[in-house]
Amino acid sequence: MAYRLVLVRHGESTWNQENRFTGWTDVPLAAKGVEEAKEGGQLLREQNFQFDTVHSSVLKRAIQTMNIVCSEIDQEYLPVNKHWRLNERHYGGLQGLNKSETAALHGEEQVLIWRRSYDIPPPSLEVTDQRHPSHEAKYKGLPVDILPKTECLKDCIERVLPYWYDHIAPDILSGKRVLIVAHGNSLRGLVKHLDKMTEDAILKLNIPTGIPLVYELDNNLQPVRHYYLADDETVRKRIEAVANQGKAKPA
Ligand SMILES: O=C(O)[C@H](O)COP(=O)(O)O
Repeated sequence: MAYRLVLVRHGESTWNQENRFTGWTDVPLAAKGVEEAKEGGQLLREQNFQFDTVHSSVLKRAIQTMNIVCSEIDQEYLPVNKHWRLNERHYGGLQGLNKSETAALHGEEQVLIWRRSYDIPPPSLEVTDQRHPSHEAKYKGLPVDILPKTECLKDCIERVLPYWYDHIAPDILSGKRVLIVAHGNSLRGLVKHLDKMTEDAILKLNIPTGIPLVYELDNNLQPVRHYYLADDETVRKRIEAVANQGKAKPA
């Protein structure tokens, strides 16, 4: 192994708890999400993980998770890079809707297509819609046509990868030990890229909240192996909770 990279999905947010499509909506962590972030940090601390730099999205659920993790590992001094390209997939016109109610209305199959298909995006927003990112100060200065009105996973990967190639990969190759704190779908995109997963295989992949995912990489940044820093049962339960969000009646 030449390099080690750690990925953390933010802990549960208030809208995860309300089971709403969130996307780029900037909601905070729920109390449970704060606990998950602390546990994630403790798992890293127990195994003495050290980092040189951290990358996160510009959404507060990832930033709050990053701050908690850095505090738990006593590395609050780390340089932090926040970028919109690591944001969650934009959920378009679904943002704000309840996932179970949407499944009851349109069918679980349709919701699964919107949530997990590779190249079918949810309904698009108009630029005039207040949910369009151009209305938010944090995206000021970006051309309106680069900001998403909706995204399928393919679109999300296409905007994450320039950040991977321009910032994260050079950091790793220069010997920096990198931590990335981001979102279910921006991380699924990175994992698909790293593991060269097929479009079919990525459909079935759900990333659990708050559990560090460790990648060991060779000199060419090809994965040698990856593993979660938690026991299989904990990982399985958290993955199941994510998968169940799209059921008409969640378990
Ligand atoms: O944006 C959201 O609603 C979640 O963070 C990710 O949702 P998903 O698991 O339904 O894609």
